[in-house]
Amino acid sequence: MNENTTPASAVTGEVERHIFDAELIDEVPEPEPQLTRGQRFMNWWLRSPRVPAGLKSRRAAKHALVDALAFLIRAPWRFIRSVGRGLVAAVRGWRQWVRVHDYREAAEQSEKLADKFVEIRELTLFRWKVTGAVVLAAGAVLAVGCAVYGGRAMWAALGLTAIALAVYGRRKDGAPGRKPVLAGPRTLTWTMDPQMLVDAFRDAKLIGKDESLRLVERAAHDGSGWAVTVDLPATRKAADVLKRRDALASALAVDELQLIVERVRGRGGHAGRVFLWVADEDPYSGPALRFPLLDMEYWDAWRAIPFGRDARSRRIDLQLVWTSLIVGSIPRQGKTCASRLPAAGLILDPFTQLYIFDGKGGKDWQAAEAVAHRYVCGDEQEQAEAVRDHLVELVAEVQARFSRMSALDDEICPESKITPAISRDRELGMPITAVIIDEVQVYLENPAKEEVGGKKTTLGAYIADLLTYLARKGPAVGIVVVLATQRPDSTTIPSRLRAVLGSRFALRVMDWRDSNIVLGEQMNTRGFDASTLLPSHKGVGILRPDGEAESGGDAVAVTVRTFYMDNAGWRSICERGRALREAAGTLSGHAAGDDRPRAIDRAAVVKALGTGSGGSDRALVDLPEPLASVVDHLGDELDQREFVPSAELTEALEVDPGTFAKQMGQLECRPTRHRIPDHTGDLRRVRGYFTADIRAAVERMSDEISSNGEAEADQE
Ligand SMILES: Nc1ncnc2c1ncn2[C@@H]1O[C@H](COP(=O)(O)OP(=O)(O)OP(=O)(O)O)[C@@H](O)[C@H]1O
Repeated sequence: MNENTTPASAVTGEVERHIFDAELIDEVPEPEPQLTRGQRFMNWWLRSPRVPAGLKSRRAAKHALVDALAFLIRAPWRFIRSVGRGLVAAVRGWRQWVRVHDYREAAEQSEKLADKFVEIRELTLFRWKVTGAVVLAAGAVLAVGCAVYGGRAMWAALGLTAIALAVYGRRKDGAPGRKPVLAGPRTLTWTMDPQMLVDAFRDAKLIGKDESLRLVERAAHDGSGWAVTVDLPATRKAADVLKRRDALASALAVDELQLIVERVRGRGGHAGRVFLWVADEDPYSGPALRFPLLDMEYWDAWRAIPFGRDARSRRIDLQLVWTSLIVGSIPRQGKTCASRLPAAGLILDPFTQLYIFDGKGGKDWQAAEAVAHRYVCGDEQEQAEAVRDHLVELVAEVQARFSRMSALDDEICPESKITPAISRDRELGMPITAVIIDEVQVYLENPAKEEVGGKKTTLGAYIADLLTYLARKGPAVGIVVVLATQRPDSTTIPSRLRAVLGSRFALRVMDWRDSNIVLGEQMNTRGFDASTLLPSHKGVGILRPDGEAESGGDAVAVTVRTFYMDNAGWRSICERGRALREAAGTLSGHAAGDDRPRAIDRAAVVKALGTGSGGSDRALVDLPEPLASVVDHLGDELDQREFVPSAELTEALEVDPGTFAKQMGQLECRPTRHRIPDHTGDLRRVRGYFTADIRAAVERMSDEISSNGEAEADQE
């Protein structure tokens, strides 16, 4: 009853104490029929817990017989194992006793070991003597027995000892058995004894000495590993366990790749609940995983593409539309194989257009020539220029798509974003278009001088700007950017480009810095470091799906073993893709033998890069003051002039010269004296700033801001 309402009875002064939920039943139950004595006996026989289950029915008897036979067959082996365990436990017990272990530990804990040393020594000596006496006495008894009864006495003694040891070493139901801590490797004993798990958490410093865990679910074998869910003590956070996964793996004596730690969130979970799963053996070994799309005739590019399996063998799919992907690793770790997986998904959709550029120049991507709208293979200057031209064409295409989309009515285009229907409508001409570049560093590092819109730059930097624009603006109009690189360092992949690549996949890299460059700032401190992957684990990497794509689940990132597709499989997918395009009439560009460049407005492209997003970091990020005003005031002159007098800046910005110099100093931009010509042409020494210093400060701030942005995004 709602507490806020006042019942009528309360008004009249009566008190209703209880309200019962009840159901009105019309039918009166029939009386139970009378049972005969025999039936009552059978009833009792079948229900009594005292009668063994095997005597209750023929089926149960059969089961009991099979169980008994199995027990008999296994009995000798179990007996031997129990004797072994008993022997180990007995030796361990004796050793602890003879070394006065408990007394010694107590003294150690109260830091009085030195005081008690003599006492402990005496006790140890005494216990050794007792041991010696017992051994001698037992030997004497045995000798007498042997003299009187012959060899039988020896066998009887051995048998009795074995039985005693077996009883001592037996494994009781629900009990942990004997802990194998005498010596030898630490093992997964926690699966039998939760106390071991608690100790491991303490050893890994995830809980305090006096704290304990609460088992939400007991350890159970799940798939090819053990799973357990625990609650941490009230003040501890599950997120910290994720961060210190390797410490916990060490405490549990397993390889960190074998240990999966996940938070339990949402319903049934909270910030202190952790799910642990420990694989029985290396989960990333074994035969390569067959790529499911090898058996598909067709695939819808809008669907998440099968990418691989995690340690628990769960399939991990990758959503590509709306996002972009960067794959990074050292050579020969499976980068090309990994990038061909999303490519295959896109190839099997005939309404998808592909721009495929292979900086390596091998035959890895050759088969895709048959379906690609634009295809470039190689690292020569000519090819780098072709990549640039195709990207310029695509940037122009993005602009054209935006303007065409703004003319569409709300019914067709409700959110000024591409929809599956728009992407398949050939009249609208906006298919999902993927730019896939393998060994992208080849093009990004191209040093050839280039003049873009009057500014001097390099071909590599221009390609980076074009890609940044495409990855930033393109997703809304159906552009997907997939980049693979074997040089995931900060100089090769500029931060402005990295910041806009949504999904990241890092196979093995050289060190944690490279791993963070691919996966995002501080990912190593959150337990994701691709430099710790094993060299033998080809195709295994850490996938950090785009936060906005719905494939990430709760975890920020997941270690995935990618599906494997050999060259023959890849070729057959490309052939199928071509056949599908021919049937749908969508074969175009290079694949259709048409490599003519489209007519484009290059000036508009340059303008888009400058104002939109690509041109420079300055346009990308909100710089702090007064740097932002300085950049704004100088505009293009920031690149053209060498030196700017302080007076000019303080006058234009209408700021106090002292404060201005201090604020610029805080941004590591200090004024210097420099000779510049005055209006009469004479050289004059003035205080001011070199534009190179201002540009460097801008670069630094942009890097800082984009990495902070990434870190913040990570925390969300
Ligand atoms: N998912 C996978 N499962 C099993 N083996 C794989 C997997 N992916 C790649 N490999 C193996 O790893 C080898 C290297 O793969 P790949 O050529 O893709 O590496 P790469 O990083 O692109 O090399 P490079 O830097 O030379 O281009 C392949 O020959 C393949 O046998």
